[in-house]
Formats: sequence, C-alpha cells, structure tokens
Amino acid sequence: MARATARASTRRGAREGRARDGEGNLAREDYRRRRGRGRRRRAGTIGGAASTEETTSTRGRAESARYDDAEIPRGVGSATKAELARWLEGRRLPGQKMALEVNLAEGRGLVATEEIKRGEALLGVPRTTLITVERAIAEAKLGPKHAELQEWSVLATFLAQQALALESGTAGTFGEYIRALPRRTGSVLDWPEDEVDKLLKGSPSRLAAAERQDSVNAAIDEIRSYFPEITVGALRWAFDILFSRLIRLDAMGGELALVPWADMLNHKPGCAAFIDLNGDAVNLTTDRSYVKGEQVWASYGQRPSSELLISYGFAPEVGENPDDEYALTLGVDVNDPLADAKAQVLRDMGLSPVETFPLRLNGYPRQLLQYASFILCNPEKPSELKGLAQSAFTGSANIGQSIFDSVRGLTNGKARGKQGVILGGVAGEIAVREMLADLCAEALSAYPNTLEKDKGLAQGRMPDFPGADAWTGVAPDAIRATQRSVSAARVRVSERRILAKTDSEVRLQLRKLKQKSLMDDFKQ
Ligand SMILES: C[S@@+](CC[C@H](N)C(=O)[O-])C[C@H]1O[C@@H](n2cnc3c(N)ncnc32)[C@H](O)[C@@H]1O
Repeated sequence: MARATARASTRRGAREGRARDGEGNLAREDYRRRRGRGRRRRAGTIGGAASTEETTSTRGRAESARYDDAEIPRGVGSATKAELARWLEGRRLPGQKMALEVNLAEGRGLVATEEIKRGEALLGVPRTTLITVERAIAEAKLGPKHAELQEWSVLATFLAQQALALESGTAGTFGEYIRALPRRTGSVLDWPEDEVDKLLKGSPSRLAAAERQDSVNAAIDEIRSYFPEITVGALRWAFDILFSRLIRLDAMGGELALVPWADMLNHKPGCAAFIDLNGDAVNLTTDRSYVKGEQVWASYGQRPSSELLISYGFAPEVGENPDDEYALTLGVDVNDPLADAKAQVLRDMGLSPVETFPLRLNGYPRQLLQYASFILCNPEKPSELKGLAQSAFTGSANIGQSIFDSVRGLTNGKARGKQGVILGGVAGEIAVREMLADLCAEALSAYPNTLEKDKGLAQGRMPDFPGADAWTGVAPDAIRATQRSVSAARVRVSERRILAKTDSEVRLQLRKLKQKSLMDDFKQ
C-alpha cells in the first residue's frame, strides 16, 4: 500500500558543537565546550522548517481533522458481504483460493480455502476493475478542474463524490465497492488532537502526524475551492481510505490505484508478498505456502511501525517488525557563523541543511556520521567548505558529475564503502559520535513515561473487534481509545529500544576511539 507524505522527523536540526583541530577540521574539545548550550536551546533549523513544538501546537488545525460518524456519507459501510461478492463476480473476478473473513484480529481479511503454494499468483483482479486517476476522472465527470488536482486529490474527490451519490442512488460503476468500504480505519487522521499530542509525545511520528493532518486539510481546502458541494467529512473519510488502501503498482510505472478485493489483504511485518499488475490482472505472488484456514498476508512495504500507525492505524507488537527505525534528524546549527555557507554548499550538492537518517536495531548508516562531520566542521575560510563537503560525501575533492550520484544516495544509506569520509581524523570520529550519543540521550529523555510504564502499555491486550464493527470499522470510543493507546505504546517502545541500542553502541565506539587517541598521543 502506498503513502503520500514525508517521513517522520524530529527537526532536531540545530546542534551546538562546531569543532576544530590543528588541521582545520574537527576537534572534540570545542564540541564539548559548546554542547551544554546546545542542550538547552532546541530545534532551530536553517531552511524555515517549523519546530515540532510550533507545528503541533497549532491548535484547531488538528482538531478539525477529527470527524463524526454523521459526517461520513451514510451509504458507506452499508453493503453486505454477499452484495460485495456479487459485485466482484460481475466484475469477472476469477475463481479464488481465498475467502473473505470478517472477524479477524485485523478486521476483515482473506483466508485460504485450500492449500496455496509458495510463488503462486492469487487474486487475478481484472485491470478494468482498478480505480486509477484516469478512471476516476472519467467516472466522476467533474470537468477539467478535476484533472488539474494532484493525483491523491483526484482520487479522494472521486471517492467522496461517489460516496455522497450513494444517498441519491446515482453512484456509478464503483458504487457497490464504495458501499463496502469501512467507515473508519483508525488512522491518525481520525485521532482526537489531544491524543495525537499525548500518545506520540517524544516520538518523531508526532510531527509526521501533524504534517499528515495539515497536508490533508490543505488538500481538502483546495478541492472544495473547486467543488464546494463535496463535504469536508466525505473528503476526510476519502483521504483516510486512500492512506490505508491505495496500492502503488510498479508494473504500471508506479501508478496509484484502489484495487477492490486486493485491498482486503492485511499486512504482515517481514512479509515479501507483493501486489502488482501482471498482464491484464492484479495479482499477489505469495512468499510462502498456506494451508486451508490460514490468513493470507501481503506486504504494504518495508515500513517502520510509526508509519504503519500513522497511515493504517495499527502497530505490530514490539520486536515483530524487522523494518522498525527511529528517524533521526540533524542539521546545520543556525548560530554557526558559517551556517549560510554550509547550507548553500549542501544544497549545491543536492542535500538539505536538515536531513533525516534511519537508526535501526542493527545499526545506522555511516553517511549519518559523514553528514554530521560536515555540519560540525570549522574551516579557516568559507571557501574551504566545498572541498570539505566533497571529501565528506564522496571521498574525493574533485568536482565531477559522479559526485551527484553518490550524494543522492547519502541520506538513505545507499552510498557505501569508500564514498565519503568522516572529516577530522580520529578527533572528528570522536566528535560526531559524541554528537550522536547526545542526540540519542536527548531523544530518550523526550518520552514522558518511564520505559517500564510504556512496556506495560505496549503489552496491553488489543480489544476484540465485535461482529458487525469489523465490517464498517466502527467501534465504541473506549475500544478505539485502547487500540490507539496500545499501538502508540508499541511505537514508543520500539523507538526507545533502537535509541538505547544506538546509544550504547556509540558509547562503546567512543571508548575505543578515545583509547586509540590516547595511544596515538603517547606514541608521539
Ligand atoms: C488494506 S486494508 C485491509 C483490510 C481491512 N482489514 C478491512 O477490514 O477492510 C488496511 C487496514 O487493515 C488493517 N490491518 C492491516 N494489517 C493489519 C495488521 N497486521 N494488524 C492490524 N490491523 C491491520 C488496518 O486497519 C488497515 O488500515
């Protein structure tokens, strides 16, 4: 399943600690001297990015992203299982080895009705049954303004318009499918604002959630400027559906589509079974075998639990998701006298003065340290920055076209091996790790609960989804609140584990580096 917005980030951009050694790069002494100040003054960044505090305290914005059931078009969720099955038969869905189950822990899902082999192609949803941007424009008949919108907005407008048309019985080809969509998904768009703040406090996902709500609000405003008759509630519901069900089809050049029936598959962390177009049908190619009665799983992509929570409204149990990560953001210090020059050099290299790097249980990209060494460096003259950046990011001070290829891969950890160095020798290696250890300690202290309390909450039992609710997604407030609380605690604990592991590894590396530094001094 696809997603639209940016990765979670803390915007912990500005760090104190420019440092310098005799050779003009980094030295840990300067960094130590300055870092006390850095701890107190948080989150200023170059580039105009709002701080976490600013973004999430914009009261009223997130509040308006919650919607009452009465705002969701009445026909949504009203189709029975038999009606959906009849509609799918009419769309020429071939015979299936899976059946739709309603009362699973994940709500609805597809369960094997006979043995299924590894590598088998399931589903077979005909291409003519996909809701793509092109199809939405053709079906909605909203005129040229519809085609001018961004692709997510085109699809949301179509869904909302068709859902509203259910009441007058004028919905088109996909009316029955829309009647079978859930009314609620539990995604962050549906969370009360105070819960977003409370449950995600300390986590980079708090900012991501606020950004998601803001971007949806802005898109709704734009859509309604063209189509005021489409209600805010219908559009909120439509975006919620898109975030939890839209699929990016690689074989169609990455086109986004709603794929009826395929969108009944639930996600399993670590699963490598993907949904894609194959010839004239959309298939799921299984990555394992199934016996009759087992739920069949798909991959929504390699997503950390925070992203699953924000887009899909659930988080796997702690330790279950191999794709978990903590999104660490760092950037040029706004008080650095060379701040503007560094920002410019970074931009010239296709990087940003604020970058986010993934920390994982099994490590972090070395490029994080290279980037950190550049933002900490303190050359005699600003003109040296370009050469330092080239050394840090490409390992070469020569300018050439290849520089851009290696730099582009930097923040996602793709640039490897000899491409780039940590500036400043051993002193630089120490300074960047001290900075990273500080960032980890600071991030750990931002979570309000004790770890024990969060672990207890994360182990809480997910409430059952009683009968009819699993079809529509509607559940009593208390059940929803418990689901949110347990899922958010799982995210917090997963992130804290990663931060604690990174912190202890970095401190171990620091001890070794300091020993080496002492030995080197002794030898001289
Ligand atoms: C594409 S739909 C899958 C079908 C969905 N269960 C339904 O009832 O329509 C995605 C939604 O399924 C649920 N879901 C998928 N995988 C899940 C999982 N591993 N645990 C809990 N809920 C899951 C989430 O509510 C998510 O927003």
